[in-house]
Amino acid sequence: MPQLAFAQSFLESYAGLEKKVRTQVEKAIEKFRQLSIADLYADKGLHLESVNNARDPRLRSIRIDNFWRGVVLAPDDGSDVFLLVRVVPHDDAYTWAAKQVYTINTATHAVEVRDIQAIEQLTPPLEENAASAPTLLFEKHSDTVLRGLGIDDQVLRAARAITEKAQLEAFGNFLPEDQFEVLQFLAEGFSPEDVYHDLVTMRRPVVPEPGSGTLATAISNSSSRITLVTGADELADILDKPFAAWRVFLHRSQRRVAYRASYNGPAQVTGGPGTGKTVVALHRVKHLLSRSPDARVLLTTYTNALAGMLRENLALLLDDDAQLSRVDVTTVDAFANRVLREHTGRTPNPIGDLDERQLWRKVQRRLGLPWTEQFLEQEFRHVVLAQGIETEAQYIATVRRGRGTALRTFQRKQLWEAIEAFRAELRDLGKTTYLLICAQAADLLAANTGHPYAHVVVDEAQDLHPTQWRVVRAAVEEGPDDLFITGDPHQRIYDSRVSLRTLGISVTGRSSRLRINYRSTAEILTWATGVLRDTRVDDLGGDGADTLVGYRSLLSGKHPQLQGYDSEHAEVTALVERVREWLQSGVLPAEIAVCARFNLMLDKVFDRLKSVGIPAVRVKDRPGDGVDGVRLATMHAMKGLEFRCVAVVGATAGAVPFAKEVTPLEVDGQQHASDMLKQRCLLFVACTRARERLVVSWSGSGGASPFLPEVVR
Ligand SMILES: Nc1ncnc2c1ncn2[C@@H]1O[C@H](COP(=O)(O)OP(=O)(O)OP(=O)(O)O)[C@@H](O)[C@H]1O
Repeated sequence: MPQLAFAQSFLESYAGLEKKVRTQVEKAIEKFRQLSIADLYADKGLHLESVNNARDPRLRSIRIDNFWRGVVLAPDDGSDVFLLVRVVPHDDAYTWAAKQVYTINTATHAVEVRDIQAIEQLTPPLEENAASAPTLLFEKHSDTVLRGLGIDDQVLRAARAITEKAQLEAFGNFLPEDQFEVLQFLAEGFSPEDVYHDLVTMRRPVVPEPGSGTLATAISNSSSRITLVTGADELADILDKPFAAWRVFLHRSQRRVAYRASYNGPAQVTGGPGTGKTVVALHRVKHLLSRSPDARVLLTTYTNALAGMLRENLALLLDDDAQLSRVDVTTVDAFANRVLREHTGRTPNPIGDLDERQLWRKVQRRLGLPWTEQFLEQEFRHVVLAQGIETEAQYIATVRRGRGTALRTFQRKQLWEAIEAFRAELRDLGKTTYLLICAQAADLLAANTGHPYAHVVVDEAQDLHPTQWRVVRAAVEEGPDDLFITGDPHQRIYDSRVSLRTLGISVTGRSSRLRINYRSTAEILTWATGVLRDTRVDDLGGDGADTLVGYRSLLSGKHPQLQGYDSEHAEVTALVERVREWLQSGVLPAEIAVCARFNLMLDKVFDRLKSVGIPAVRVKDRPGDGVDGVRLATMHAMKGLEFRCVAVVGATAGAVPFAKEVTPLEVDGQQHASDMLKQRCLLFVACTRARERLVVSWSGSGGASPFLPEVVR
């Protein structure tokens, strides 16, 4: 019986197909798996035929339906593993197959593919240009060294004509995968020994298998790009969740940043929602663990829910318990809390945001201050804590970055009095705040020699406060691979403004951006990106602007649906109908999320769903994967999650932006602008959680949120 292996390129094309085409693909695969090799070639339905003009005679097409074809690499060496490489419209299948050649890498022994036509066409003009170039990119490496790293004759000739990194990048998509990666590492200045260790030794099977050299063995050596499916369950699982393929596969741009041998200091990866930043962070942890046998790693993020998800996913990615035991996955706050407990023997007792606001009110009233409690709290958070200010003199002298109201010296003295009063109140209550715990933990870590971790990986970095960054900075010694940071400034939904550089975290020259969204359809993505139109978003480091230019999805589907209703009752009735339709079309309850700005609205949705027998659970109760029920979440709780179908309800002008959370323009212009942006980002985060279907609704006379694109007002 023939075996079938799936290339990453197949899963990428399959994930973007419509349901009915996917069903046809599944049928074709099923048939393939049941036939003997002789029957396979004879079968009229599958129509396994060679491709006219193919440069690689092993490339065949199979019929999926009248329009779609699968492209298969068929063995011609007596082995029995067929490789399904993609599913494309029939014309594209033939044009594509006519240019591609599959080969086996001489160093990694893995299967690679190249666009031979492009390489042949591009090499001569490159050579012409190289003849007069002052330097060549790979001139310091001999042919022997390059060959030893798996570079073959054709790629060697092309490599010898490349003069700079940008040329290599432009050429990269045509080159065989492993060879391109070797060249990228060399171009970045890694030594051939490092490259051999990280790219060849790590991947190559230790003992060559009997019969090595066959396509079947090469396929089994290509686990970063090809998956070999043995059982029907495994197949169903992969076809059901092609997205879960990230556990095995990474896109080139992701692999390059996650498995780069080493960074000479803090590194940063940004990208819009769904570009795989979390996936990259997890793979980076895997890489760091495999590079050093006893290093401890901290994988950290903003909320407990996100830390929980990271923990679960890391366990799926690492199949080695010993490695897993060297990683702590926790929020920065929880880590800071632990540091305090370990160093002082006392367990800190923090108060929540509401209690903190009340305490500020008390101080404001007692001292008869002319500022609101909100202003006092923000001053403490954005100036005093953010800058680590400890004395009145420092506060009087400081530049209050990000604050839009000027304060004279006598006012600063008044404010300092309020800050001391606030601290005294906390002391009397035997309480503290989360940020004060972080400030103390950072001081303790900085004062002690020895650092708890060799590497720290931070996910969802955009929301960390400068005080939390101080903890992160102090947890690891400055040096190569100290910090690996992933985040998206467009998803900043908490009020944190940071200049990483001033906190001793410089990512200059070690920053990359991911551009392909693997989660949402292009229709959802384009529409959701409109929520942030005409805004300027500070980059992660806080010293420039970030952009979503080039951000795109490879998937396509239905346009988001936008609908206003006369009453909330009518809106919720329509929502229940919509959820019912999704369920009837085969979507599972746990694959659907209903999201609102406030819990009050979610309570109403919960009751109505329950009354018609549709199970529902609240995300804040952290239901596990196995728990049935439509997920209900506030916009804040949607961060980091994803669902096949998302309904955003109550998107009214009064809820987004929510006036109570926006500082009035006349009180502080800068804070007003920053609060408004935060409200936009919140809506953006909620809408970008949807993979296939997104509906956004509102009701009442106030109308739709002004941030919603394409709504006729
Ligand atoms: N190389 C890949 N191949 C297939 N699927 C992928 C790949 N990389 C990521 N994905 C999938 O894309 C989705 C988004 O990934 P992930 O959550 O890591 O993105 P993110 O950038 O962290 O998103 P966000 O910022 O919105 O939280 C997940 O379902 C993930 O499994």
